[in-house]
This record gives sequence, structure tokens and C-alpha cells, in this order.
Amino acid sequence: MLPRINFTETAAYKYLSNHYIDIAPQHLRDLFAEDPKRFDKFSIAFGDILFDYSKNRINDTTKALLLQLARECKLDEAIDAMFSGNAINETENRAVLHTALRNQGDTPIVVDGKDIMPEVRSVLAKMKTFSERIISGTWKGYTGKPIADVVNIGIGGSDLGPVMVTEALKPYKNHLNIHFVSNVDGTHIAETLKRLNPETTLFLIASKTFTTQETMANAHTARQWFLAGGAAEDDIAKHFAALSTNSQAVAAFGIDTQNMFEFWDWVGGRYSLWSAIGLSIVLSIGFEHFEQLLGGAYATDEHFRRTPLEENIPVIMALLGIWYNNFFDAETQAILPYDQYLHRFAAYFQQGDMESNGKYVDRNGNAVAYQTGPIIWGEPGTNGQHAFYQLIHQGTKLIPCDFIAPAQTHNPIGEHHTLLLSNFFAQTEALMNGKDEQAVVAELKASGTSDSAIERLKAFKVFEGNRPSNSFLIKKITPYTLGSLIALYEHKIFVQGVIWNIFSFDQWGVELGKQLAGKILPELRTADAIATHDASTNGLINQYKKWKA
Ligand SMILES: O=P(O)(O)OC[C@H]1O[C@@H](O)[C@H](O)[C@@H](O)[C@@H]1O
Repeated sequence: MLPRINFTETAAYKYLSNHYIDIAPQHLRDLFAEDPKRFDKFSIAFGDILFDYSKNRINDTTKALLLQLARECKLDEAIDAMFSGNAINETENRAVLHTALRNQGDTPIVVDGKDIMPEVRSVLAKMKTFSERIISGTWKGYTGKPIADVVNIGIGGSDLGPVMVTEALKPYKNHLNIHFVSNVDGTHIAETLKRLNPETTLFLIASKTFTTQETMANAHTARQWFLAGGAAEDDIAKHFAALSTNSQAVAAFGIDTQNMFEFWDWVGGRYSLWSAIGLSIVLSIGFEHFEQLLGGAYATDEHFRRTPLEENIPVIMALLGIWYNNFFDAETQAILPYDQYLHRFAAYFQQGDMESNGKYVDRNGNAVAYQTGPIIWGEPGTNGQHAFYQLIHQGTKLIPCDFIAPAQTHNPIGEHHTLLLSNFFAQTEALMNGKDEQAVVAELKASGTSDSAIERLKAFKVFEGNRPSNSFLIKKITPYTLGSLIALYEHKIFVQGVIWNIFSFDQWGVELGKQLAGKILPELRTADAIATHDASTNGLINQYKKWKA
């Protein structure tokens, strides 16, 4: 069981509330001026990742109080409970062990009296053999040709992780073309299939439950398309594999269970890229690179599990988030990677974070009286700069930002990377320092602006600054460093859930819409006018019926 502590009733919370009143008016500029050791104090080097959190609205007292908060909420106990396989996903009575999927230690991990590591290793071995056959071309399609295209059909956790990682690790890609189909909108699969040849295409049906409507619809369409190309039912075994926990449903669909890559109910969908769900990643970059990804995540797991809280990156990330979310009333958190390959990173953690911590019911089943999970959003720099940074710099909302950038690029073309990084450094500095009226006036004077124009313009050109950010400077985005980075964010989410006293590993909030869609679907199949819903829903459905072709 996870502890049940209302963090707003801890001593640390009360101290933090008072401390907030001291900190809120202080400017980051002054905090830096007062403390020459601020960067050394508030940054952590972890392998090839430098985490700089000095540009946050904190001082030594803030950090000490936030750590006290974590201790009062028994974070240590919760970390132990997760790693040791307790059923901390209490509403589904499941352990939470995505860490076991990348475990490289030799201590058994026991769930329901059984060491799960042999099974984990055996699925990994199966993924290795299978992927080597596909990549080398020894696996042949039904007309004897090697596989050229792989289509992962899955949604949510069975899509976003593989999409994000295959994009992030494109420099490590082999010759296979990897496609992802997730949306039940027929356009997604239709546009994908247009470019493919059934003789050389492999479908991975990725679904933990193997019941998800969107995935099943797409899988059936893929199957029909494949058979319509001239293949026989028996040929399906050469072109379809399943990544799932549900062997019965896989067999019922007609996929040979030989071609099923299993995972287990102790892997949450949004934490599953490390499991068989990662097969598209393995096919894209090869098993060795996938192992490096797991290795990087394992290094973070060890860091998270064994490093004292004050030097523990996911813990610090989480506590800073809580500082802004619950004391500064910030509602969102931006993730801004200065790396084009990481263009799906924020989208990935939109699910990771918002599906985990978007909860208003606490672990006792009561509505909370405080804010929980933030809205996660972001786009790669510098595109974001020319779109929404205006609001971050001069808007009325406080938006804590995570900036992520590699020191080395995979594409050293001319000065591109230096230009990119100059923007990365400039933005965090500008957000922190801002530009005061004096500087604005001096600048306008120097450019020959008239006094009356200066008077008219100066207010618009002032930047308050004092906008907080974290910076992750990474030597290079490799499978290993990416694995580490993803796991840092995963554990941040976990720590926040522990402190907010919510369950981070269920997702009941996605069920109602599915249930209602199930009810509405048969109503859409008839031409009859509908009167079973509220006036708005009836009105929309009936208009749809009039308009549909
Ligand atoms: O892998 P499955 O079972 O098809 O589920 C896909 C997604 O389904 C959604 O309903 C869940 O909210 C996600 O968490 C999950 O990842």
C-alpha cells in the first residue's frame, strides 16, 4: 500500500506557504547576484546529462522545505514499494514494474510469489531473434520477398512511445520503413497503405488489452487489405505479429501465438515502450541499440532509487513542479526540446503525465482540495519561439519550462547547431533576466528613437523576466541518453503522484467516453432520428444523419 498523506496538512506545506510569501517578490536576477555558487549548488551532473535547475524561483530554504515535504509524504517508502513489486496500482490491484523491463541487476523481482525476470529476458531474446531475421531479410513474406515496411498499429501507450523513440533515434535507423497507424479515422490507415505492398509489409498489432476499438478496427482493415492483395489466410503468419498481454484475443484475431510478443499487466500502457511494445523500435534501430536504451533507463532507475533526495534528479524535477503548481498556481508545464529529432517528446509526455496525474480523487477516494497534474505541452525550439514564446515571456501566466538540448548534433551542417544552441541558451537567460525599463530606454535612445516615441513604446518592450526554467544539456542524443532522459520524466511523474496522494497508474477517466461511444455507435447505424440524449447531443447526431452521404 502507498502511504495516505494529505500533503497540505504536513508541517513542510505550512512552512512552504509562508516561505512562498518571501520568495514570490524576489527576482531570479537578484538570487543569482546574491549567490555566486548558485549554479554549482543547483545543478546535477548525471553521466552525459547536466541538469541545471538554478534558474528556478528557489533558494536553499525552498529546497530544504520541498525535501522535507517529500520526506513527510514518505517518498522513500513509496519508491521502495514500486521497485519491490508491491501492488501500488491499487485500483487495478497491480504492481508497477516497467523498471523490471530494463532491470540489469541480478536480484529477482517477485510478483505473486514468482520471479518475473526470466520471462522478461525470454521475451527480449525472442524480440532479438525475430528482429534479426526481419532486418537481415532471412524472414520472407508470402511471395518470398524480404520485409521492407513495418506498420505498428496501436494507440495511446501502444503508439506514442514507439513513435517518439523511433523519431528521436532516426540517426540509428536501418533500411526498414516504419509506419504508425493509431487514429480510428480511416484516413490514417488508408494514407499509410497507399504506399505499401502487401508482399513486403509486416504489421505489428500493438495493444496491451487487444480490445481497443481503434486498434482492432485498424487491424481488421489491415488484414482485409493484406488478403485482398492475393494472400491466403495461412500467409498471415508471415505478415502479422501481436504485442499484447492477451493471448486469447490474439489467437481469436487469427495471429499465430508464435508471433505474439508478450508483456504483463504490471506494465502500464504509457510506460510500455520498454516492453514488447518496443518491437517497432527494435526493428527500426536494431536490438543492440534497444538494449542501450534500456541500459540508459536502468541507470536512471538506479539513480532514482539510490541517490539521496537532495541530489536526485527526478525528485528535484517533481518538487519544483509542485512548487509552481501548488504555490505559484501555475497550471501548465512546457517541454521544449532544442532537437528536431525530439519533436514528439512533449506529445509523449502529454500522455505520460496527464493520464497519470490528471486525477481529482485522492488515494482515500475523496476529492482533493488542491491542484494535481499540470497540463503538459510543447514543441521543438526554435519553432516554438516564433509561435508561442511571446506568451511565455510577456503573458500573464507563469509557465515553468524544461529546455532540452544536445551539445553534439547528428547533423553537423554548417553553423546550424551553433545557431540552435545560441537560441537555447538565450531563451533561458532572457526568461530569467528579462529586460527592465532602464535598459529599454537606453536601447531606444542608442538607436536614435525620439523621446516621445520612447515614452509611447517603452512599456511594451519591457520583459519582467523571473520566468523559471530547467535546462537539460545532454552530450548527445543516443539510445542510452534518451533512455535515461525518458526515465527521469517517468519518475518525476511518480514522485508527484506520491505527494499529491493520487494513484498515478490507473486511467479510469478514459472509460466514460468509450462507454458512450459504444452506446451511440448502433444509433448511428440507422437512419432514424434520435431522441435518447440531451438536446445538444440529439441535435448534433440528427444533423449528422441528414448530412452523411
Ligand atoms: O494498448 P491498449 O490496450 O490498446 O491501450 C491503448 C490505450 O488505451 C487507452 O484507452 C488508455 O487510456 C491508454 O492508457 C492505453 O495506452
